[in-house]
Amino acid sequence: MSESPRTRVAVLGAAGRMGSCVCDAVTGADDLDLVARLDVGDDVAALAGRADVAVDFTVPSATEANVHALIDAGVHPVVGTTGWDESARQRVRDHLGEVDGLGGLIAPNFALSAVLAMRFAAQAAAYFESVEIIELHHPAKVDAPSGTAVHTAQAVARARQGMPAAPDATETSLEGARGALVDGVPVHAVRLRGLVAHEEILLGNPGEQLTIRTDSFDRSSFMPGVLLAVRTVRSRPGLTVGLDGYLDLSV
Ligand SMILES: NC(=O)C1=CN([C@@H]2O[C@H](COP(=O)(O)OP(=O)(O)OC[C@H]3O[C@@H](n4cnc5c(N)ncnc54)[C@H](OP(=O)(O)O)[C@@H]3O)[C@@H](O)[C@H]2O)C=CC1
Ligand SMILES: O=C(O)C1=N[C@H](C(=O)O)C[C@H](O)C1
Repeated sequence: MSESPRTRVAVLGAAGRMGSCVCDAVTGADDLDLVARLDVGDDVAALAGRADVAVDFTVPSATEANVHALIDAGVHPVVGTTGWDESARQRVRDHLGEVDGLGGLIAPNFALSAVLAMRFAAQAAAYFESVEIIELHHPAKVDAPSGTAVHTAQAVARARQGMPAAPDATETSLEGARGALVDGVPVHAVRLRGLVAHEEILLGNPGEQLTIRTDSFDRSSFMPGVLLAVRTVRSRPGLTVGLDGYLDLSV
């Protein structure tokens, strides 16, 4: 069966902060049709034959089951929900591999500034003795550290393989004072009324510091990336992790 030139889009978590913005963004796009708004208790299997792509902004405890149900329904998943680890991603990779031509994206952050910040941090990480990450979010966020901070720390750690550990003379500290270690990289999480989504990567050398900072002041910052993913996922079979997989960031 040939694919429709228009893309039929379902949104999971449609009543949430992100899901409602995605519904508006899809409704406002000329080439996309919003065909379903799903929330807790709605049947993902019913999307079979009705939706081409489904965008999941739900909760970490629900997202993996949603994605497997979408794959079973032949719907391409675009996932912004956080909480994924490598074994969960591998299960999705394996499942997608069983369905010819089906693609999926799991992206911890759809804001271009955040995607670039993660890339720049990975590029810079091997050139500095010290690296620490501070993520700052609205207080309604249920997970810490943020998915973006975990993804950033993992990329930084990969880039620093074989390097000496960052200097740190701490002998005694209150639990949590030095943050959480993600692959050896300290990550500090702030929850503050008034914030949306922010991250700083601090890189230090003797006598100098590089600070890479991304600020999402509004959830509109995520929408161009979400729409790009919705328009791209059907042409990229298998699992892609990170929106940078759909961008050409080479210079
Ligand atoms: N990748 C990115 O760029 C971004 C990712 N995020 C991530 O997206 C996720 C959602 O964030 P946010 O919108 O702020 O959270 P919200 O809590 O505002 O929204 C989540 C929504 O999902 C619903 N929900 C819960 N379980 C299910 C389920 N099984 N099926 C369908 N819907 C369900 C919730 O319903 P109810 O309230 O009734 O439980 C709620 O409406 C988080 O993991 C967050 O970290 C956020 C911003 C950007
Ligand atoms: O919950 C949020 O708001 C956000 N979640 C994502 C994360 O955990 O990284 C993306 C962004 O930071 C906003």
